[in-house]
Amino acid sequence: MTVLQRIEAQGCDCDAAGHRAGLISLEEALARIETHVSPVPGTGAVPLLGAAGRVLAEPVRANTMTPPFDNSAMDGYAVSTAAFAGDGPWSFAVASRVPAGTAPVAMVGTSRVARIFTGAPLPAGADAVIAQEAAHLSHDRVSFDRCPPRGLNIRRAGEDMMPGQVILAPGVRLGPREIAACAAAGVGTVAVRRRLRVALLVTGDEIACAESGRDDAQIWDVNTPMLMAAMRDPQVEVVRLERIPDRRDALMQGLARRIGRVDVIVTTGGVSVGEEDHVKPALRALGGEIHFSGVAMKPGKPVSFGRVGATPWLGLPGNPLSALVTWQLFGGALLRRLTGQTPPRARRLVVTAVPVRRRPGRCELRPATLVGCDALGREVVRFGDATHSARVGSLAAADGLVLLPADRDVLPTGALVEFHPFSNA
Ligand SMILES: Nc1nc2c(c(=O)[nH]1)N[C@H]1C(S)=C(S)[C@@H](COP(=O)(O)OP(=O)(O)OC[C@H]3O[C@@H](n4cnc5c(N)ncnc54)[C@H](O)[C@@H]3O)O[C@H]1N2
Ligand code: MOO
Repeated sequence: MTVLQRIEAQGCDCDAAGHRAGLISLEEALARIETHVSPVPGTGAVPLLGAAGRVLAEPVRANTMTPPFDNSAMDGYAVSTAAFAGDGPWSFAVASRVPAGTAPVAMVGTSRVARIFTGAPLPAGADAVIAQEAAHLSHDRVSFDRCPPRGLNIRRAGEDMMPGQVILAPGVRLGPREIAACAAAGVGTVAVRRRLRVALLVTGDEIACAESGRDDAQIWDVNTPMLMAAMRDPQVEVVRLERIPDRRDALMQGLARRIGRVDVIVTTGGVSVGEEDHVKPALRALGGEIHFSGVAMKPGKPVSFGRVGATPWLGLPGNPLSALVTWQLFGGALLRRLTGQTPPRARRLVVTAVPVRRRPGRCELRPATLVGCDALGREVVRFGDATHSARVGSLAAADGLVLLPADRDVLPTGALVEFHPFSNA
């Protein structure tokens, strides 16, 4: 018999139907970010060595053929297959030597072959390379038992890329694989989107940092160091980090100072419904607009998005896990949109390790750990039996977030669920 996990173990009551009113779906929230944000103007050329993590602004084309010349794929002997007439074995003079990085000096032909090394240019007349393991060497002669097929162990010029060929499209984020393609194509400089300027405003009278100590009713500030770490990205420059008290005037000043000076303002805390939650009132008082406030998700329900002046604003909830999850989902989508980055490819699906029973209505993003593969080779995840948005103690053991759909109350063992790996895990 299968035992289902208990419903919402020790959870809060913020799922109650009345509290769900006015929430939009995760998909709708992401679509609104897409609609209201455009890529920032401004590009620059950066050397390939400093391009990791940047987003391409223009296509990259191959400068040369890759490989640039026919070359050997093995250490061995460059031969002409036409020289293998009649029955073997066949014996030849080793007439020249071609290490990688040197130009061949002699042709190969009916009576002569060349000693050649992996990556070395093929001498004229050669149309195959026989690996040295298949050769019998005696003084300056070499013999072979088998006639090689034409093209054996040869990497042809241009077989990987041709000059002018588009190898990467604009919007691609440059990782090691993309940079490898640029390097192989002879591209030393790439045109990238400029870095995004981000202001991070952390609200809360109750937060204190470890360096300065805390009063009895204060808690340690988790969001500042956590989000600074999450925003550590070659495409992002946090130009302003500020802790702001829970006062509307202070928030208005903090927001107003950043309008038009940064590409995005991110706040944490103060976006829920209490009278101590001043971020949205401050934004409205500055003439800002709120595109959404409240998403049917857990954690992160109060997450909000809008603009102040023309500057996009993302309001992350104060609970640390909520802030991290909403930064990963909405912050990630916002940064991708602002940099014109192409959306991530296929969703990654994994299967649940145990059955789950939960209250439907909000989708849930639970920290989850990959624990191996099942008999069908599918990745299996394990996660806690409830979402606790203020807890981060065991977060380091998680590999990412598992998305439990809003409309599902029961998921059997082996249910397919979406997995979002932590980007800088
Ligand atoms: N009556 C209701 N109350 C709450 C609701 C609701 O729907 N109705 N939603 C709850 C949910 S869900 C969340 S999430 C929080 C979000 O609230 P805020 O975004 O306004 O955040 P705060 O109230 O400022 O803080 C919430 C929580 O997080 C702690 N916090 C804040 N900043 C930090 C920080 N930098 N480091 C560590 N911890 C932080 C703060 O002390 C609070 O405990 O609202 C619920 N309430
Ligand atoms: O459930 Mo809240 O949404 O604590 O983040």
